[in-house]
Amino acid sequence: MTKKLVQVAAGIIRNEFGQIYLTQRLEGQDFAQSLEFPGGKVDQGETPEQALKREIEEEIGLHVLSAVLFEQFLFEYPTKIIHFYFYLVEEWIGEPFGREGQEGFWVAQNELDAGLFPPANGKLIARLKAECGSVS
Ligand SMILES: Nc1nc2c([nH]c(=O)n2[C@@H]2O[C@H](COP(=O)(O)OP(=O)(O)OP(=O)(O)O)[C@@H](O)[C@H]2O)c(=O)[nH]1
Ligand SMILES: [Mg+2]
Repeated sequence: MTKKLVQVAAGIIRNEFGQIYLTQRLEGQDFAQSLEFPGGKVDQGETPEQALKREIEEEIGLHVLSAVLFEQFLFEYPTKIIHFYFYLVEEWIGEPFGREGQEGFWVAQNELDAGLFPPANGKLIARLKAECGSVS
């Protein structure tokens, strides 16, 4: 069976204190209770950046003013392959909150814990922590 390829765009929303806004995945979603960078699937006819802006608005109520592609990679899950586009977002309008009832909070970039995220996020978290000079 060929695995389906899904495109996902997500935001590394970072404030002036070097904290990143994370949300917790809801019951009923895959990887329920994992932490995640807010975002979601790229719709037909959308660019990843358009999808990022739409998803961020829908999920945490922020209007993204600028987004810079930070990393893109493929990750193979048991049933699908995901092409991830992670954007660094440092300019927006609004205050983030879990618009779909999910928890949301700010975490210092050097205190991110890869063990709390889905497996695909491991390398990205390592890179973000390395940027801060953390050892692990
Ligand atoms: N948003 C987001 N999704 C991630 C991350 N890491 C990761 O493996 N994923 C996976 O990417 C896939 C798509 O994300 P999603 O469930 O947010 O998609 P969505 O917002 O369009 O949700 P929907 O399909 O319920 O409308 C899921 O399989 C999710 O587990 C992450 O950091 N952020
Ligand atoms: Mg989502």
